[in-house]
Amino acid sequence: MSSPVRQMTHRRLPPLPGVAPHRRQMQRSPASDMVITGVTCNPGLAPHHSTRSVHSSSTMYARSPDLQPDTVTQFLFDNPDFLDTFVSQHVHEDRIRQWSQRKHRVQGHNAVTLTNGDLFKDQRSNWKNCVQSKKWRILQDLTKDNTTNKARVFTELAACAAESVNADGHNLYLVDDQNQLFLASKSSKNQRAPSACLGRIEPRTSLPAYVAFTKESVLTNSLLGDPRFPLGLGVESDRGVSAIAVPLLHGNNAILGVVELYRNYGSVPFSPEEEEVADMMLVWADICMEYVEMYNSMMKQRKLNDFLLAVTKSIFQDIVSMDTVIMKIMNYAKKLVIADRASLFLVDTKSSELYARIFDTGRVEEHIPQKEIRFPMDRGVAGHVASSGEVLNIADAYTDSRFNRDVDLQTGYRTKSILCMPIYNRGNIIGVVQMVNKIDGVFTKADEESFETFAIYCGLALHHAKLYDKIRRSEQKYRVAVEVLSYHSQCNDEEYLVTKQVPIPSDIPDILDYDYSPWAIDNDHKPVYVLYMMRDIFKMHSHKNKNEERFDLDDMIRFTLTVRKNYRNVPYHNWAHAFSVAHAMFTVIKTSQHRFTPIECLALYVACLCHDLDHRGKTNAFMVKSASPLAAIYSTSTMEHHHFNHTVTILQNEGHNIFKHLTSAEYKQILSDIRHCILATDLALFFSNRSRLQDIADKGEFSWESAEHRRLVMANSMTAADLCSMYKPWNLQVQLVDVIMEEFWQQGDQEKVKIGYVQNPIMDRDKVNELPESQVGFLVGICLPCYEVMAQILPETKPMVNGAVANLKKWRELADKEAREKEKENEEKEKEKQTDENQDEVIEEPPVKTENPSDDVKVTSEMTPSSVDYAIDDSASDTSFLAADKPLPDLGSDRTSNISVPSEKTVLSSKSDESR
Ligand SMILES: Nc1nc2c(ncn2[C@@H]2O[C@@H]3COP(=O)(O)O[C@H]3[C@H]2O)c(=O)[nH]1
Repeated sequence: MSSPVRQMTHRRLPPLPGVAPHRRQMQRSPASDMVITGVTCNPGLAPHHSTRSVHSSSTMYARSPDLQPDTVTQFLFDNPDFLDTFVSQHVHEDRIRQWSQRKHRVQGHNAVTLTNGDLFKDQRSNWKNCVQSKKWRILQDLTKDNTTNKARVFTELAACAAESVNADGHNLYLVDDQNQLFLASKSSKNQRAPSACLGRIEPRTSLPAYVAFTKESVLTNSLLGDPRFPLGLGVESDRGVSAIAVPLLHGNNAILGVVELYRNYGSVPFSPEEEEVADMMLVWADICMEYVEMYNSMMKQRKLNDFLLAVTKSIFQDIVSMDTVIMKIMNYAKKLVIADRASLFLVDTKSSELYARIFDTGRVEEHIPQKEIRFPMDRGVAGHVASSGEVLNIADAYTDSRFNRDVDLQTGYRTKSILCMPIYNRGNIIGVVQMVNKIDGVFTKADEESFETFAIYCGLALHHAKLYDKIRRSEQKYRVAVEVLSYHSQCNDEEYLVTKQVPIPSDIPDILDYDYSPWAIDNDHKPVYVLYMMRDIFKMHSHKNKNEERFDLDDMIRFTLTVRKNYRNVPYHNWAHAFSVAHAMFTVIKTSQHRFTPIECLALYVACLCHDLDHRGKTNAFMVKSASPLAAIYSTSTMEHHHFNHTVTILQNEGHNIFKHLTSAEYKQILSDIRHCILATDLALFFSNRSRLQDIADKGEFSWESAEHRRLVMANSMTAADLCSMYKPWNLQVQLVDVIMEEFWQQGDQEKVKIGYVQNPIMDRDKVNELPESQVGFLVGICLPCYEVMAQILPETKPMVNGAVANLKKWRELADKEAREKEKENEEKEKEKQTDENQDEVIEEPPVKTENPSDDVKVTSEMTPSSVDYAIDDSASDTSFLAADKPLPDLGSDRTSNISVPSEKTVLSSKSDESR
């Protein structure tokens, strides 16, 4: 089958009628001297054909003499489908693109005669074409990529700009680090670049240098004659005649480069509108680039943050030792800047040396502590950094005089690039981290920046590791101290054997009397009495069915003896006091049988025995005021918390766990009860407990079925037992008051020395006269309310009320006597004063200056030591029962007594012998 072209040659087609050639401007190309026009000047050609078409058609015509151009033209007009098919089948798409570009250009030339609106429509379509073009998409992809090379993006931008204004060629110049312009890309191979570098940015040289200098875009249509840039285009071009040059500016107005667009001879020169389009496009491109940069730097920062977070987590989550932290730092640092080796030297301030216990040999298995490397702080790059604090980024270590070659000589490793940074902690250089040999090239500014942030984390991590090492050391020291102390604070074998040989009596007469004097028992015998009572209480607890004895005598002996040993040698809060309180509780438990559960009985008794363990003879207020470490641990109920903790410590000693036969639930319960009971001995808590219990009792709502009620009774029982001396017969009471006053006064004496005054007047030995009045207050305000509510719930404890009432009566008598004496004294003083005034009426006495703040405090009945405690504690205290609505117990009419407290000093449980 013959081809359509061949068929076509056999048909003579008449020329198209009425198609006149349309003359347009014409220019001569100096390069080819070929006539090119916007449209054909050949009358034989159809409109819109250029002479280039004529030329090629003529060539075709020359090969086929029968075939006339107008015949072909006519044929094509008549058979447009043929043209379509031919083009799609036989013409390469590059050729089609060239046609299209040429056609655009022809239209662009025509635009000279068009209106502005038409022109912008036209430019817009160029712009649109450009945006839709492949190039623009490449540009988008480039800017999305955060590893974007700026030069590549600008190259694409320049190409886009060139396309949008139909430039014949374009060049991109960028500014280098030395602020010199260099050719980054060019569009035409015909150009000759004199050198890659154009030189300084200055006027009166080349067009791009001028634009870079002025930072203003330029449109010129007489490129060679312009005095502003006599050298013309930056790259020699023998054809460029019309040019637009647009600066590429950073947000801070710094020049980044210049895009140069030009048209050759024979092309229509650029118009101002086209300059505007190119300028506009590149301005937007600048902004876009800036955002891309911002985005990229944000992404970089984010990556760094993620990295640092991973470092922090890894380092801080498992600080095992300084060495592991250093190894982690080194590994992470290498990853961060992609270095081959890393080393971390610590500063030894004492010897002014740098040292490293871990050295990176490049082999993982050797990345462990080795023989320490040490050198003076003024040696090598690391030394320079450690002593100057300067960051060093050295591209070639062997050309740097500060570099110390010794290590390379020893190891055989060749150092090239070094990045070395100081590590600070609280403003002091504590070490130096050194990165050696960047895997790919040299360390960059970006490496320096991220490494600088990393170094801050290193400082923190090292500081923590150091602290951690210190803590671990002091923990070990603490363990040694505890070991030593626990040895000495536990009963020894000898003490144990002595006690074990003493038989536990089967019965102790009168032990359940409320008047019984536990102080009368010799201190050495007290442990056996404890064993007696404990065994009794444990028996209550034995499993009836299994008949299992849960009382372990050996543990019980050791526990009791160790408890005794852990009471201090203080006048009142000593072992004798603990024993008396335990005995008082035993009386309550036994006389009010079966009200408390066996576990509660055991808890109450053991709590009493331990309730003042390691008491220092000082109140909570004193502990807080004197900033004792205990007060720092427990801000409220300071001593009581300590007593409980000490109880648990003793129980945990080997051979001391008297509760070992209890089930775990019982064990948990008893420890919770003991804690509750010991804390309840803080009088600051007593007030609210007691008032709640009183309320329940008064309303007749008390129930042994209620766990809350039981706990309140247990708490109140603890205070009742703790204050047992207050219901003991008068002779015992005064002796015990004597002892407690001695302890108070010792505290007062210390306060006088330490703070210059006594916080609580009752602790001032100079105010002994106020004692009876204060005892009245203590009995009325605390003891009696406590015993009364006890008796309401457990009537068997009524003897406590009776004993306290009897003692109150005696104290009242003494207080009254004291008051009368004071009154008499005042009267005499008044008389003397009157006499003096009569003698010398004019002289006025100056007011007496008080010695300290407490002198101004009026001593009231509620000023007990405990009230001071709870005044400092912020726990709620209810002293309402001190008010007149509560009738005072009937004291009878006999108010006479000759007892004078100080003269009755028969110290029962005093000083050294009593504390044991
Ligand atoms: N005023 C006064 N206070 C006492 C007397 N006996 C005990 N106390 C206080 O009551 C407190 C009860 O708890 P603590 O044993 O800790 O300390 C006790 C003393 O502070 C006393 O006879 N007179």
